[in-house]
Amino acid sequence: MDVLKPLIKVENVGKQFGGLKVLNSISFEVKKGERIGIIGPNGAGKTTLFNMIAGDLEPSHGEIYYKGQLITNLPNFKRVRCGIVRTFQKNNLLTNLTVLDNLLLVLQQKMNVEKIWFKSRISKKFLQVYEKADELLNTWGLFDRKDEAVKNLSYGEQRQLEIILGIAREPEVLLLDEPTAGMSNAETKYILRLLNELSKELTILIIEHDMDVIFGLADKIIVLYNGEVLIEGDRETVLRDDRVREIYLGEEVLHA
Ligand SMILES: Nc1ncnc2c1ncn2[C@@H]1O[C@H](COP(=O)(O)OP(=O)(O)OP(=O)(O)O)[C@@H](O)[C@H]1O
Repeated sequence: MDVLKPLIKVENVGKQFGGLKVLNSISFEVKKGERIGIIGPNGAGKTTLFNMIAGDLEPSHGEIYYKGQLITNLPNFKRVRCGIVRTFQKNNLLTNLTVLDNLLLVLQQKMNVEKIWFKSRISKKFLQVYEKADELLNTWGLFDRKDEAVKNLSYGEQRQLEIILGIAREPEVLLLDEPTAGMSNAETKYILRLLNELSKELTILIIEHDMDVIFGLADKIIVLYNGEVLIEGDRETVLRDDRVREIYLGEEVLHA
C-alpha cells in the first residue's frame, strides 16, 4: 500500500438520531501508523464516529474508505477481518468466564482453531493458542489473574483485558474508546506505556477525556464540536487555538 495514501478516509460523514443531529459533516484522513486522539465535550459524537468507522452504525450521509475501498456499509465483522478493531467505552466481556477463556475465544477465532476445540485440546495448533494467550497476558500484566473469573477483576483490570482482546485480533487499525476510564493513575500510566510500545505500524484512534493520555500517545488531535471538526493538528496547534481553550480544555489542562 502507498504509505502516502490515507489508510482511512472519512468524507462528509453525518449522523442523525431521529430529530437529533449529532454529527453534521465530518471529514478527515488517517495515515498508516498515525496515532490520532479524538476529543470534544460530552455528547460531541466521538463514540458515534467510532461506531461508524467500526461498522456498528451506518452514517446518515457521507462515505468512509479503508485502503481506498468504500466500506461505509460494510458490516462490523467484515471490518474486523480487514483489520479494523475497536474496544468499547463500557466493557464488553464475558464476565462469568475466566480471563484466559475470554482471550482463548478471541485467539481461537483469530488463529483458526475453533473447529478443533472439542477434538483435541493438546493438538499442536491449540498449544500455540495457549502460548499466544500467555504471551499477551505476560506483556499486558494480567498473567497472574488468568484463572480468575472476569467479574472478580477490578474495573481497571477489566479495561486492561478489553484492550488485550483488541490487540489479540492483530489489528491494523485499533479504535480505543476511553481505554483508561475508571483506571487508577498508576494503571493509566502503565497502559499508556504499553500502548506506546505497540508496533509503530499499528494505526491508533483514541477517544479519551484524560488529556495526559491523549497528549502522551497521539501525534495528531481532532477536536469535535457542534457536529463538526473544530480543528485538527498536533498538540501545540490544538493547545494554541483560542476556541479550544474556551470550549473544552480549560486553564488547568493548558498549564499542565
Ligand atoms: N443509538 C442512539 N440513539 C439515539 N441517540 C444516540 C445514540 N447514540 C448516541 N446518541 C446520542 O448522540 C449524542 C452523542 O453521543 P456520543 O456517545 O457519540 O458522544 P460522545 O462524544 O462519545 O460523548 P461522551 O464523551 O459523553 O462519551 C448524545 O446526545 C447521545 O445521547
